[in-house]
Parts: sequence; C-alpha cells; structure tokens
Amino acid sequence: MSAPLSRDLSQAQQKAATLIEALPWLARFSGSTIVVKYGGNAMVDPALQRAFAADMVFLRYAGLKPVVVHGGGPQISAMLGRLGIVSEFKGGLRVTTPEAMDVVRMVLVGQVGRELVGLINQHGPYAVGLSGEDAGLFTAVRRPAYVDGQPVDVGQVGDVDEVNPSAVTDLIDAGRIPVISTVAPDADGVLHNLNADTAAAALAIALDARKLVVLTDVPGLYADWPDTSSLVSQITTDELAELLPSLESGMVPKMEACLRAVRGGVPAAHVVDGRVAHSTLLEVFTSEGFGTMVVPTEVGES
Ligand SMILES: Nc1ncnc2c1ncn2[C@@H]1O[C@H](COP(=O)(O)OP(=O)(O)O)[C@@H](O)[C@H]1O
Ligand SMILES: CC(=O)N[C@@H](CCC(=O)OP(=O)(O)O)C(=O)O
Repeated sequence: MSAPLSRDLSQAQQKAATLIEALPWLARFSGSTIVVKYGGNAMVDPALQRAFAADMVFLRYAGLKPVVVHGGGPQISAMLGRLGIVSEFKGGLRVTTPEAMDVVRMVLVGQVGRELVGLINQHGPYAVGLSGEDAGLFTAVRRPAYVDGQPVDVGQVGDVDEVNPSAVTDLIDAGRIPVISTVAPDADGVLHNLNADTAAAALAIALDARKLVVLTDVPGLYADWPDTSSLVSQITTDELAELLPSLESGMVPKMEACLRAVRGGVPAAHVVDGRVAHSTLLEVFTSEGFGTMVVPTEVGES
C-alpha cells in the first residue's frame, strides 16, 4: 500500500530542504582544501568507517579538496600487546623505543593507512596513502615531555619541525585524496612518532586549508568536563588558550592542535563527534555546523 500523497510530498520537500541548505556552503567551500583528522570510533566501527570514506569522496565531488590525516593509537597499543612489547605513556605521550617505533610505522603506514585507502577506493581510484617520510612531507624534531614539571625521556616522539607539502599538493592537483600516516624522520633521518592531531594541524597550516576537522568520540569540547551541559559550540583562540591548562589529557593534544591551526592562519578548526555517521558532511554543509568550532579571536568577537 502506498503512503498518502501529502506524506510523500512533505518527505520530498524535507529532502529538498536538506539539499538546498547545502547550497551556500557549497558556494563558499568549493575549491577549498579541508584537512580531516580521522580517529576514535569512526576508525574501528565498520559502518562508520564506510560512512567516513563516502564523506571524503562526497567532498571531492562537491569540488572541495579533502586531505586525511589518520590516528591509530589504540591499534598501535593492540599490536604492541600482541607482540609482547610493553606500552608505556609518559606525560600523555607513548614512550617510543626503536623497537616500538618499528611497530608504530608498521601499524600506521602498513595497516591503518592501507585500510582507509582501500575503503575510499571502493568508490573509485581516488585515495593515495603516504607518510611523513614521503617526499620530505614532514621533518620531525624530538619532542620534550614532562611529568610533574620534570623532563622525562619518551624516546623517538617528535613534533613537526618542517612541512614540505608538495607531494600532497601534487596529489590534490591530480584529483586524488591524500591519506597521511604520521611518522617522520628528523634532520638526521631518525624516524619519529608524531601525534596525529599535531601533524594534522601543521599540515592544515602548510596547505593554507580552509578548515581543520578533527573527529573524536565525544560531541565536542566541554568547558567543564564531564558536565554535559558545558558543551562549547564556538570558542575563540584567546578563550581556548585560557581554558587549555584546565583540560584533561585526552582533549589536550586535540585542542592544542586546533589552537595551533587557527593561530597559524586556518580560518576555523572543528572537533566533531565521529560516532555520528557522516559527521564531516554535517559540519561542512549544514547551517548549524556540528561540534565545537575554534575561530580567531577577532572573528569570534565581531
Ligand atoms: N574537556 C573535555 N571535553 C571533551 N572530552 C574530554 C575533555 N576532557 C577529557 N576528555 C576526554 O577526551 C577524549 C578524547 O580524547 P582521545 O580519546 O585521545 O581522542 P581520539 O581517540 O578521538 O583521538 C574524550 O572521549 C573524553 O573522554
Ligand atoms: C606521539 C603520539 O602520540 N603518537 C601516537 C600516534 C598515533 C595517534 O596520534 O593516534 P590517535 O589520534 O588515535 O591518538 C601514538 O603512538 O599513539
């Protein structure tokens, strides 16, 4: 039995309204580079993985230039466990011995990156995987770590010192979707383990990206975690800099990355809930946006 005509019509109008809501955002962002940090549940739930891959292809067809930087902390810990190598964190950073570094590279470049490339390429020949080692994309510098104010040795953990984005821009110009794993050599060629949020921010700046979108497992930043009424929809860089010292570990690298990106010239950085299918599309193409948006102080106050 078919539904009454009036219900068909109202459903059709709702669909048309959703499509037309995207029009100003398509006009604004078409041609822009968007760096997306893929992480959290979106990376382990098969339905969310497929939705994420479809979103990247959607962005490309909409005329945007998506660039994916992926995480993989839980996958690295699982593989270290399977190999009987102790996983240790100090000051929120993984202690990366030469032995652990081999595993970090194997898991990020050889497993997590490959899986995402495969998912995107079910839609066509778009994704190409590369790491910070390829064509000098990232040069790392040893990252200092502190516990209770005292310096501690975390081994081969790096921060991004230099970015040479030409390999990424070549791929974008060829219509591809770059998928980046965050390991990189230092100036002496010694491989380092980079936090993926940090690397995504550095890349967004170097690419002059229009947005940085960071997927995570919560609806966004809570000013007073875990009070769920304190979800922040928009925050300026100055406000975020003031809030940062009070944040707990999980959110710190993410919010530091957003602050770094926006202070480095990226017009907006967003933290969105990767547990919601198509969260990236919701953020880019709907008027309310989605999650927490970080903007420059002069924009937020105007
Ligand atoms: N102020 C806060 N706002 C939101 N989440 C917070 C906050 N403080 C701590 N968290 C925790 O940080 C986690 C996100 O960090 P993490 O697990 O490292 O992210 P991911 O795996 O997505 O890279 C959230 O799931 C939440 O438990
Ligand atoms: C130095 C450092 O933090 N390296 C991370 C690299 C992966 C990553 O950042 O993954 P997530 O985004 O899933 O946390 C690690 O070894 O776990």
